[in-house]
Amino acid sequence: MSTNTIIRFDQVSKVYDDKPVLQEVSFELERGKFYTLLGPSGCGKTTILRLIAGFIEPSTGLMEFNGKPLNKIPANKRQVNTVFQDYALFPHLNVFENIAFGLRIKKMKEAEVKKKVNQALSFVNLSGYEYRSIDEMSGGQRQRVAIARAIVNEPEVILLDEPLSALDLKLRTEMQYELRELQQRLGITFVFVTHDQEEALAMSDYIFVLNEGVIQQSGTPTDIYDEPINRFVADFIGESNIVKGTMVKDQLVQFANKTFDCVDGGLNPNEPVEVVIRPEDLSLVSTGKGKLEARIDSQLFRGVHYEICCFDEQGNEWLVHSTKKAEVGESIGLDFEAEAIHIMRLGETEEEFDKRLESYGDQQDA
Ligand SMILES: Nc1ncnc2c1ncn2[C@@H]1O[C@H](COP(=O)(O)OP(=O)(O)OP(=O)(O)O)[C@@H](O)[C@H]1O
Repeated sequence: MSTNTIIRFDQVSKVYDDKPVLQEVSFELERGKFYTLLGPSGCGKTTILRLIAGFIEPSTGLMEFNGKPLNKIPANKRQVNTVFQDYALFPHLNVFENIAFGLRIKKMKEAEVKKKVNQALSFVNLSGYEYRSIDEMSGGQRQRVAIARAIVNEPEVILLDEPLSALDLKLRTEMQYELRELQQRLGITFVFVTHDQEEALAMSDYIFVLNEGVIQQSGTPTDIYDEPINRFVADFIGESNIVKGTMVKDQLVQFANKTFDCVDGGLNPNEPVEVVIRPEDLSLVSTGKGKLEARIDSQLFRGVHYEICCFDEQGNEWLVHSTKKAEVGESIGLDFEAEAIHIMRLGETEEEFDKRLESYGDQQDA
């Protein structure tokens, strides 16, 4: 365990009425980082937050906070504060009293309460709003009050459960910047829950992708985007072209009835695989000039690019992001680099994937 580890889960499971909702989840969270739990509805994201906060107990497994078993620390003594999706503000209290609530429970002296609330308000750019009622605050301002209420207690970890989901797209993007910047200024650990992959990629130092109570993959946003380990992650994070193929040998893969150089290895000769190429890694060229021949089926203008759908001669569908317009029905060539081809071994776990990458990398270096 690194000395910087603040929270550790070791094979933590949670079962409700015989239904496993978290299955042997293990991770370590470091101090001062922005972590995101990303996954579809019902995958267990909130369950992880509730376990950390102490609202529920695990069925099996070990949880530690600063190296101490978490179950020995009562919920109200944990150095953790939660920002809920609906903010859970008290409508009958003004902004100041909402933020001061936790401090008053601790029976802090009035002068100290004032100092801390004002500091928290200034952190979230709401100085001057202390005596407003909650009803007079906009969605984005309420969001900031909820964050101020969490930071005023100076927790070591803040848990945020889909805190931006009630905001419209523009405000949501603004708050993404604000939250990320606030986390960096405060230097405390944030554990942020979302089902929005773009939000996760934009904000996090590190992402855990969950599905059906299992961590599918964890890593930095670029790790996960560039090297998805399975179809679920590749589909969930960004748009992907996924086709069936065969790994002929290291750095040589066959798909769409052709053989291509690639950079992956460490698989068995002639092993069936799935091949991922991101739409932005494909380019449209003149027919005969690319690696695959295809015909344009449809296109949509998306503002920054055209999203073009085409089919190769084997009937595989390819989505291409292109700044150039194409003609529906036109024959074109599809081109891509060896580095754009990502190989996914069928049924490979994250642990197996990491081991393979490590031993293949060592072989390459030798
Ligand atoms: N108290 C409970 N009793 C029974 N089942 C529960 C309970 N709480 C959660 N679950 C189930 O556990 C699973 C995981 O729930 P959780 O709230 O962690 O998902 P989530 O990923 O946060 O989803 P969402 O994005 O919809 O909030 C779901 O199938 C949910 O129905």
